[in-house]
Amino acid sequence: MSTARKPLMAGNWKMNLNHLEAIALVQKLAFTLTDKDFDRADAAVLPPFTDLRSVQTLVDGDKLRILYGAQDVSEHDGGAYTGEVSGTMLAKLGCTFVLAGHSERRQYHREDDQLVNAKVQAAYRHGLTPILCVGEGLPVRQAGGQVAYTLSQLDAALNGVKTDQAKSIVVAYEPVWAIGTGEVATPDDAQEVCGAIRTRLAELYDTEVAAAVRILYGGSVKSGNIAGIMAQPDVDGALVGGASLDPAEFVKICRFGEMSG
Ligand SMILES: O=C(CO)COP(=O)(O)O
Repeated sequence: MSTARKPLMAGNWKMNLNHLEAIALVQKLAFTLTDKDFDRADAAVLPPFTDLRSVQTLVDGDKLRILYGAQDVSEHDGGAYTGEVSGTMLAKLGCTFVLAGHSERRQYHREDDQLVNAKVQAAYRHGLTPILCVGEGLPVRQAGGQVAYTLSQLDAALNGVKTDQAKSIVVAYEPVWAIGTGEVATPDDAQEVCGAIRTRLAELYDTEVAAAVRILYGGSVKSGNIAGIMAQPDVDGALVGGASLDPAEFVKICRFGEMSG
């Protein structure tokens, strides 16, 4: 973690919690997280599309400091695309973030690098901040190819993204073998790839962009392992799956595993 970048803890709820459960969870987070917590780190939730309007109403009505976003965005801006949700719609719902290229979408919905790039571009067209997910699977890791593989995903996703846009992107390094498996990467594993991502951003853009971009680690993050991960110089936060569904656990993660805010 660097003091120059504000840490970001983002909870990816995946396909969990209906809109009533979403309200209950956000209320619990809002009740527990203090201004001091929010001053120290941004906290965001990424609920299913069907929850977003409820979350917006709660956040706006109670003037909460919790940020929120969606788990996916269409590469199209509107029209005859059955089942899709556009960036315009997400922007209208007050979303700050949108995930692009989560490994579950790459794996189960056949999203390739070109589509992920189109979704990153769609996010920027509508003023949304992409949280670009990259990371290798187990065979690549076992062959020692994690840096090359992850950087090739990064290069492809940033194709055509301009310097002023790149400055605001969030990159989440999520090794596929660590997602939902309890098999967390070691802090050194996380630093190796997150550091390589930052170096690549300097090569693709400049050192200002590289210094500004927040790079998150994701994969079996819990309150018990977040401190070691956050101690790494190029890790600026976490993208949290399962543990983000438990409000007490997510609050502890937002506090870097420390006992109080
Ligand atoms: O995929 C993830 C977040 O996007 C990580 O999920 P888990 O924290 O459940 O391993």
